[in-house]
Amino acid sequence: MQAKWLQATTEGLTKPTLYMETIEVANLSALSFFAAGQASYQQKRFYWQNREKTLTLVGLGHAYTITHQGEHERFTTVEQQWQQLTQSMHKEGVAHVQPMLFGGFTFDPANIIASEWATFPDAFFALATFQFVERDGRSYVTIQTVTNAQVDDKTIQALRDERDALIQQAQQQVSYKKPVATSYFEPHKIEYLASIDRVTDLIQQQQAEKVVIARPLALTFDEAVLPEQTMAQVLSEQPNSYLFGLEHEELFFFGASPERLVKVDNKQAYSSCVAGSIKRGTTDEEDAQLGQTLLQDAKNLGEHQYVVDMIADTFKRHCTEVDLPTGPQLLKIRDIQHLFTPVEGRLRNEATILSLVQHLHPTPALGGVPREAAMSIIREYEPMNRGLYAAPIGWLDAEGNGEFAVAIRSAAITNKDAYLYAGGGIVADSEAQSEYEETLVKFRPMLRALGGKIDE
Ligand SMILES: C=C(O[C@@H]1C=C(C(=O)O)C=C[C@H]1O)C(=O)O
Ligand SMILES: [Mg+2]
Repeated sequence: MQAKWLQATTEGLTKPTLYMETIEVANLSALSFFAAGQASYQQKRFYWQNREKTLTLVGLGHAYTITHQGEHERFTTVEQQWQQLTQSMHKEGVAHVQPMLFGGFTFDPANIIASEWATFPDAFFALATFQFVERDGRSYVTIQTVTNAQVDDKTIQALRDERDALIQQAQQQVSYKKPVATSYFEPHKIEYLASIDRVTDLIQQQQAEKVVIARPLALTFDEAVLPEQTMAQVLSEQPNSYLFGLEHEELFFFGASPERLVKVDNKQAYSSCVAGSIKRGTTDEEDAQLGQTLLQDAKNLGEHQYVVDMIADTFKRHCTEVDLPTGPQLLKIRDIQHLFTPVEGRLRNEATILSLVQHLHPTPALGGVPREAAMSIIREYEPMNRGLYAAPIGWLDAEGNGEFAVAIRSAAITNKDAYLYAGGGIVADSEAQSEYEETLVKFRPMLRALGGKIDE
């Protein structure tokens, strides 16, 4: 083993090599592993679980980070640096486990409003020092380290000891109590309501066709809220969503989103159009009735169609064999139901998951139509900085596979403060009060996780 490693590195000592060592671990809980990193890897952790619950990913520590400031080239920068890093890999142990780069691209680098997102880069991705992957019921822990020279035995042994200590600590059962929010505040509520009227006017004057306007909700706590504490809540409360959590310096951003931006599996690409909303019913009958109302509602079907047209068009440019159903179906999650249309296609040769992220973001489900007009209306009328809210968050591996969700139903926590975010698609026949109520429903998943008051 050691000889092979020497051979691989003698060619070019200045070329960074990614060293990976993977073991399979039985009965290791992803959340416990995440929590075990609290003492030594705080501010350098992430958590991801897909909607189907077939993949869970946890990262502790940073073996490598890729960041970029500014709108232009942030997608290609991540692509190129990742390609470079994974060009030279040395694997020990279970060979099929891939290095997985996790992170996100902020919603709008041109937004300069000072906020809780002040130090967050426009692209931020991390390769974990200790990577946990659970797939098809089997779990693996990988040590990852990037070096320009040969990895010495002492360094590797220290990482192994640390890995074993983390795994051992993760075997202990811990339970988390729900955080208790002590204050609840709707900043800019009046401005939000006025902006919906104003944006609806602008749309009627044909300055845009659809614009998504969002607003924050602020909670405070008497004690600092722990990332593992909130992840424990969403894990038990939101079974049908992507679950994600990402630490960056003082900020912990997390959420439970129903919306896929793009997934690539073996060159097959998948996206989902999710737009148009109605609440859940209190009985099965009422729920089905509300669903039928949504499927026939002209305003919501309009909101939805903009998204379908744009995503289908983007797929047609970057994929072959594009498959699109003729009409939407319902996507039901705990607090809300949406109109939903899945789209799929085969990546063209030059297309990659990151090129799709670049061209899809922001879809009209989060930005609007036409894109640039909608973005400048958002900059003018939305009194906040979205940061990663409504933005792409997810992972990619070294073989071109990966998945990004749209980070909605999300919140950012810094110490004793939390900011929750929610918005909705404004079209020509929108009404401020009902848009306001739609955001209240969309705040619920995060409010519940954070121990805020929910009017059921
Ligand atoms: C903007 C959000 O959600 C988006 C807007 C929707 C709508 O207006 O109907 C529905 C789903 C999402 O695409 C949010 O949850 O904050
Ligand atoms: Mg809506």
